[in-house]
Amino acid sequence: MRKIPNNGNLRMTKVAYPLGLFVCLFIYVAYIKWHWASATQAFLGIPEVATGARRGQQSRSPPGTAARGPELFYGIMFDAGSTGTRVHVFQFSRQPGETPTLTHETFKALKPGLSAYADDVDKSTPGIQELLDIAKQDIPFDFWKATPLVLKATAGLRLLPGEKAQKLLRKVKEVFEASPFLVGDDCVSIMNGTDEGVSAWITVNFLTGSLKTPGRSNVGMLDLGGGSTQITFLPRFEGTLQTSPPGFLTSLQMFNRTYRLYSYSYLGLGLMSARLAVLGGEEGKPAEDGAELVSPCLSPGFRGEWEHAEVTYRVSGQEAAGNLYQLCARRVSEILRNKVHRTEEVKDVDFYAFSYYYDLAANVGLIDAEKGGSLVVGDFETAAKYVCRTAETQPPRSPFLCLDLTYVSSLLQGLGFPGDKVLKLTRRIDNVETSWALGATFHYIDSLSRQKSPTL
Ligand SMILES: O=c1[nH]cnc2c1ncn2[C@@H]1O[C@H](COP(=O)(O)OP(=O)(O)O)[C@@H](O)[C@H]1O
Ligand SMILES: [Ca+2]
Repeated sequence: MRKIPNNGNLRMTKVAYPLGLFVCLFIYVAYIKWHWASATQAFLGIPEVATGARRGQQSRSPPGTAARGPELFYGIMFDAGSTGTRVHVFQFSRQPGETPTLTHETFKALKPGLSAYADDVDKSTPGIQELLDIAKQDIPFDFWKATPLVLKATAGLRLLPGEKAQKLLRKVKEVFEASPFLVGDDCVSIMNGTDEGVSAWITVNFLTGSLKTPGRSNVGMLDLGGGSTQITFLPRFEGTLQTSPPGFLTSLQMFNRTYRLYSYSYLGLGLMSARLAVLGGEEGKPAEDGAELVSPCLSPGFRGEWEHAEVTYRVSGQEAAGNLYQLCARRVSEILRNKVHRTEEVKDVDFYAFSYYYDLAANVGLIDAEKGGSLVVGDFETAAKYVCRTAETQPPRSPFLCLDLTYVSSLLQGLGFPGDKVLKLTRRIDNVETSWALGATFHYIDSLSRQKSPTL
């Protein structure tokens, strides 16, 4: 059979070559354009998505040289917690005359806490320096000298003898003063417990939008640290204001509004300090002659060591204990007796819980370890009963889990939370750490703007 020449194919080939060439050229040009854009973005350090705002049209002029449009500025807050030190580098944007918007946060944490260096303060320097380097990498050079640098210490330093704490703070201040950032005379301090609770309340209400949108319902916050624990909410009932003891109510001025908050920080009731109290030990003091701390909250027959605030304690479970949960709950209630104030109103307020509330819930699978989630307060008791029950017969993977869960469950009940009360557990909202650090930074900026223009 004779082959018929395929003119159609020939014509197709004639068209396909230039078309292919054109497509290749188009892809090449598009690639170069995209690559250039992302390289510029990486060079300038502008992330795609920012909290509360996109960064597209912001001016990045260094302070003092800003033209029109939003002004960028930074703040560095060190959180010297009892179990670790963390740096938060915040980037803000502000339209002239408006309240600032958080556009980005960089966060890094180190262990142990500053108080671990109480007897050798020079050893605290490398960690602080490492965190300062994070801030230097994150903030453009031109902004360094206008960026305030602040460290606030919480329970770890509050629990140290005064002179030891001051020595540590002086050392950190030396390191800060040698940095290129803006440091004031009070750049390093121990924060009081109420400020800690109020600042965390500002953070969570800012991130959930209720501070910027009046009328949007606000939320309460629960923070369980290693050394202290805080509860803060905005009471709606007159009865709460009338029945709260002195020292539990505080006034906050923020974004042109005044809030009367219920806020309290319980020093010594953070999870690690509570563990020590439940075990029968004393803060900063090794047991005499290395004696063992015997506890009804540990698995019978368990023997081990536990390090807390630079002291190693020998710990063991009681022999032939019986119902571990009941025995442990009795011991925990002795520790908490008359220590916490109960408020009825907490059952009517939405609460966010952070820190060890989150870690513990994630540890026993009550929430997703990455995403967080919600639970009811009674879930802690259910988990405690299950974990303690299992520990009666077999050594648990984590020896303190029965104690910790029993403690958290009793603490929440003591504060007035019923078993069916839903709590939201979160580590980050909109990619920002739910810690007091943002609130404290915001409060600082807000107070500066009030000083500049009292009528704002
Ligand atoms: O910024 C943060 N992001 C996430 N978790 C934090 C942050 N700050 C503290 N935590 C958590 O807090 C707990 C330890 O509390 P911390 O060391 O701050 O004690 P303190 O508040 O009693 O001084 C840990 O569960 C730790 O993961
Ligand atoms: Ca803390």
